[in-house]
Amino acid sequence: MTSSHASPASVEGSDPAKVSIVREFINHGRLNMVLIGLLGLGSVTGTLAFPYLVGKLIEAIQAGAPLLLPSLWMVLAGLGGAVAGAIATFLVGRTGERIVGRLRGRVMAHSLGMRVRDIKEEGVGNLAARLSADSFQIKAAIDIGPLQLPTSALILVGTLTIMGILDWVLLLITLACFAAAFVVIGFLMVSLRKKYKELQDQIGILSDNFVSQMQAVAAIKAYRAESLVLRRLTARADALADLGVSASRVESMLVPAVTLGQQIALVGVLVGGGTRVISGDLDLPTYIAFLLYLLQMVGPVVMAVSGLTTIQGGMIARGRFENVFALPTEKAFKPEPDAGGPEAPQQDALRVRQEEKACAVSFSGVSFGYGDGAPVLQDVNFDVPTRGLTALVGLSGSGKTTILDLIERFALDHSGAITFFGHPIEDLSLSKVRQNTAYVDQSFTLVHGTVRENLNLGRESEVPERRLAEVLQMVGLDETIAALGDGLDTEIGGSTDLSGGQRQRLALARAILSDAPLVLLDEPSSQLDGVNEEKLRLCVREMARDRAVLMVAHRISTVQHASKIIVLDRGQVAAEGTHEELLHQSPAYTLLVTEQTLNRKSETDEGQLVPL
Ligand SMILES: Nc1ncnc2c1ncn2[C@@H]1O[C@H](COP(=O)(O)OP(=O)(O)OP(=O)(O)O)[C@@H](O)[C@H]1O
Repeated sequence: MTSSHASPASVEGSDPAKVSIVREFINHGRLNMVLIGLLGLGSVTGTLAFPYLVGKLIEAIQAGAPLLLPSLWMVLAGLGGAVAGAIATFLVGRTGERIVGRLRGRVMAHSLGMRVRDIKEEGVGNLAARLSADSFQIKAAIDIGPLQLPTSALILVGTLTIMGILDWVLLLITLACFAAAFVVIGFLMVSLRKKYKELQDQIGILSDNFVSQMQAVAAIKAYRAESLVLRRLTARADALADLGVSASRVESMLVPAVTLGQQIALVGVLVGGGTRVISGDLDLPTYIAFLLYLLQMVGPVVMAVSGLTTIQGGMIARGRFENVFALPTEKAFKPEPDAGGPEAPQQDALRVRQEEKACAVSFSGVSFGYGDGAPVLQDVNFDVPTRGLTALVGLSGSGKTTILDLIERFALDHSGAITFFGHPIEDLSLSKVRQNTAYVDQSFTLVHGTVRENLNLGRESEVPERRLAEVLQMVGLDETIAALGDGLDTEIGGSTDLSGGQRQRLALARAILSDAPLVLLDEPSSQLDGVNEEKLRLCVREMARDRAVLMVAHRISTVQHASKIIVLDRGQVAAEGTHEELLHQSPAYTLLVTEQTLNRKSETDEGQLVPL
């Protein structure tokens, strides 16, 4: 799992998609920026003027002049500066939230568009860390960057300028005393940057490990592996904590380096300034004002230093966002000619035009391997007619799901020719292929949402209630759904969940409701009992009446009536034909049937009913 790999050079339209927080800030509104700038300036002016006004008050006290006006000026400077600072801070915070919100939206959109393979490689938890830890880092940097950092820099420059005007000799003493502190701070910053980078990468990896383990929580509990898993996760969390401690060690030296510089400067200024007051080269009010400026100077320096560390964290988080954006989306591999405008193309525009006499799907000399691995499919040839059930059978690992992945375009880089309703599949947009395909995957995935939302997934208009009821009855789920708290509007996946077989039947109902002319079913009967397997057979027969159904099946019983059965053996088509033909022609098929018959016999001997 890494974010560091770049998109392939060959990928059309790939874009590293840089994230520019400054540009985002400007895009948020120039008036907003000007307002923040003016308010920031107001706050700086108030802060800078305050010690000067203190000097004026002391002068007035010494001269026995009225104190009301200088006191009022002081209150105005203090209050005005504070109010301006507060409003500017709010405006920056608000802008920061919006920028981070947009960035989160962008990373979610990009993640959804990425290839399944890249999502797995990057890690779901690591992607999710962009929405939490990395977003917080960027927000913190935005809070500091446009206001606190320039404000402290301005206050510092202003303070130093005024100190120079007051007495340049004392300013030189001050700068000399601070110089060593700044060199130390520079070294500490470089070391912190490396530590922050490692820390943020490790947070992403820990999140991903945790998410992966929690997804397998039932197996972990069943095998009483909680302590083993916890040990592994805790080891990672401890390593993360060690990294954090190491960063804190460096951070803890930053402020002392500044205050040490200030204390040395204070001694230097006290001695140097005192000598100059005694010699008459410096008057007392100027001396006091200089000392006040020196004391005030440490605030902006500390703010600037801590601001820079936060900005470093934000820049590293920004880099992690950029790493995700640099991963290609499916569109980079297969641009969508249909998706010209900002709106998704209309469903009607995505209807595939079927070439005359064409099959739903045709594989001709297709070979494929995952990444640089050994080929999984080799010279595969078969046709799926536009009507009827075509079954794919074969031993586990023979490449059945990979064939469905190639049709669904989850896997894109095959050799040979795949045609989809007579069109070379590469010539069709991903949307067009998927709009014309209904898919029930091996894990019969349901999305987080209500039963109704799951059944309507991907549709522009909702299926009428009567049709929903009809299909739920077909798959034998009508009573189950009616018994749920809110019926069709019950959220599934949270506190209310369905059994494996029920989920499987709901996924099947979704495929039936879709009017896609091609239906791909990946072992849809794996969790079904005899009664529901029979229902599945009826549903498939119904779908196959006017659509192409390509079904991967382990149980021969579910596909023995198929119009065509394709036998796959180690990535190659070993035979194809009807059940009866294959029983006579294909030793591989006969072996599959014999093994299942033996299994069935041993199960029936134990008193279980297994239909065939
Ligand atoms: N994402 C992947 N990366 C690398 N190799 C993979 C990936 N998915 C599958 N494979 C490999 O490809 C081969 C075919 O896998 P596939 O899932 O297509 O087989 P299958 O016939 O559907 O198996 P099963 O019946 O067990 O589901 C297997 O050797 C598998 O290890």
